Amino acid sequence: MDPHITRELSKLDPAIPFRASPSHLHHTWARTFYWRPELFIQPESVAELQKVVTLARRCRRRLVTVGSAHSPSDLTCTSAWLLNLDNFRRILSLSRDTGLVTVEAGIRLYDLGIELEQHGLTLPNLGSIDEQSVAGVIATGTHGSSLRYGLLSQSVRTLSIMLANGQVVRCSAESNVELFRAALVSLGAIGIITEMTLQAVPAFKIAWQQSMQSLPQVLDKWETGLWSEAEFVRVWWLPYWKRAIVWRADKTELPLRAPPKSFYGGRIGNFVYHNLLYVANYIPRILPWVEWFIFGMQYGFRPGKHLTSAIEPGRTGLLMDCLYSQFVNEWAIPLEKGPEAITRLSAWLNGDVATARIPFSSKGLWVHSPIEVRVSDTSKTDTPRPYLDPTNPTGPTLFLNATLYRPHLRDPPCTDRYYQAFEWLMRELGGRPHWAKNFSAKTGYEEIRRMYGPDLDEWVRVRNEADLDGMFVGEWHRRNLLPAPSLSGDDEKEDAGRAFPLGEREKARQKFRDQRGAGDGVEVIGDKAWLNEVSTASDGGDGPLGRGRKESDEKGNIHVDVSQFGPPSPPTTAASEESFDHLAHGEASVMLERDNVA
Ligand SMILES: Cc1cc2nc3c(=O)[nH]c(=O)nc-3n(C[C@H](O)[C@H](O)[C@H](O)COP(=O)(O)OP(=O)(O)OC[C@H]3O[C@@H](n4cnc5c(N)ncnc54)[C@H](O)[C@@H]3O)c2cc1C
Ligand SMILES: O=C1O[C@H](CO)C(O)=C1O
Repeated sequence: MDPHITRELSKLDPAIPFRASPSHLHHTWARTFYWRPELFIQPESVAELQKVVTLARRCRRRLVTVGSAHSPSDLTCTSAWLLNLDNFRRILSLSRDTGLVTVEAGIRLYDLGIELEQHGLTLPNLGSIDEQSVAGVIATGTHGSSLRYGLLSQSVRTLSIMLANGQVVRCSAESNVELFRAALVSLGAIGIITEMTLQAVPAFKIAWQQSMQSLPQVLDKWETGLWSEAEFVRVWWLPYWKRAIVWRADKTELPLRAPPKSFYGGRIGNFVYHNLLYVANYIPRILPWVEWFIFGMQYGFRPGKHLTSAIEPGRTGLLMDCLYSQFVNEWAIPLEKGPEAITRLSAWLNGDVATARIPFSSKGLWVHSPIEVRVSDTSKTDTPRPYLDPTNPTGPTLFLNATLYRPHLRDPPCTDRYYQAFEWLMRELGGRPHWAKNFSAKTGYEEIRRMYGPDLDEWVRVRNEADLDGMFVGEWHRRNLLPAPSLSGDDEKEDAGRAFPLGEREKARQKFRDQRGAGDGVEVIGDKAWLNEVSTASDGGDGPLGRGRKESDEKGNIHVDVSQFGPPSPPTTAASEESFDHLAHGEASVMLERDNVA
């Protein structure tokens, strides 16, 4: 371990463990991104978490919290310290009567689901999987598919979040509402969510059924019951075959009935599909045939003929098999734009330029199935709206998810052009990207600002007040959410675009090869700015800002004085307490360690 860390660690209470390992390699579930944090830390208590935050501040390190790394983007990549709460996952209280359950934030959805089930409870809505941590699900605006629900974060009643000064602040619809709205979709940039209270509902079973229909049939029913005839509905669109699988489910009291075996759920089908996708990476024009063959084997070759159904607990029945590593590019648009979106994208993929009206060529481009079509409705909920909620605030939302598999971890050849055209159409139809997914790096702050307007400004303001030095800021946040630093003398701009002495910049990317030398994953390498800062701190040399004088105080905190470079500089750690004071005034906020407020 870096001697500076060891030195600072020795100044903190040795009775509180610091469970950190060096030489750690992390990757997203899809193995799209890899990174090597300086330390991988798995705390087991609030006191341990606080120790990490104190140490990170003193050692000038960025902190990234990662859940199950199911976000397929570079959102959680870091060369600094990676924090994981897999061992901070207890159920703290649970009431059968009210359905309220309070959990530590690292708990995975499947563990929570099993525990709730033992008490006759369940979560009201789920996405395609339940591997994620509850905090991760909330932080990215994860959704399921039902017009009767909004985002999964709709169930959150109270959140506790540890800010950059080590203070835990509780927020809810009743107290610290601005922090609550920012922290609900926080993208890890506000602080470390430590606890949350969720509203569970009585456990239920669902009776689901699915069948293949022609695309025109599906579009005809768009406004006449497709989405409202059942409580949960999702559609898988097969763009070349011009068909769609419609899956629908309602609650039931009938006895459980296991689902039938599926073709690609079995060993042979799974192997065949995976390898056909792999071959298609080299001969992409076979993809329409692959779509026909695989989905015909899975759901039958004639529309409407083959109906599959089952009765399962909601906890497992709402999930699905997500198969292989994949890129996912998912956007939220108003539901009423759905038929236009699908008709134009379908035309583009099938070479009908006039109907598509998309200014990119689709010549020689072939894509994977299915394109996922899902819905939610956040317009009717009475809980505070997250500032960064991508859904339609005034009516139902359609989520279109352009999935591209990465067979044997190899990227398909069409990715850039497909996503360029797809995103262009989504923007034209008033869309906003799902935060966790693989939207283009070109989207960037300016465009996101146009999409979110003052809601983004508010999120940035709350974020900056809670984390003055940018302990939770990385390249992904700068790219998408934070205005570029401005030294124009305009105070507001200066404040919003602060330089973030602890924030991490990306330095390089390189191809990552697994042990067999295969795979197209990318390794992301951060700037390790602290090396520069710590080695020069004592002689007043240049730090991560590339300018200014630094001083260490008696507690080892380093203060960067940039005041000679234009307008008043953002205060560093020493001033933090004042600035988030108003956030910390909630009735239930807890001061856990005075020591770490310098
Ligand atoms: C196969 C698959 C299926 C999926 N299905 C769906 C779906 O149906 N619907 C949908 O909307 N999305 C879906 N997703 C996306 C997924 O739900 C999100 O990416 C989710 O964020 C993953 O949770 P996680 O625990 O892995 O979080 P991570 O990916 O590890 O982290 C996500 C964000 O949460 C932050 N975070 C994590 N823990 C904390 C904490 N304690 N405090 C503060 N910040 C924290 C991280 O810093 C990061 O910003 C799917 C992804 C995959 C790979
Ligand atoms: O990100 C996601 O992956 C699956 C599709 O395979 C899904 O439903 C998401 O959302």
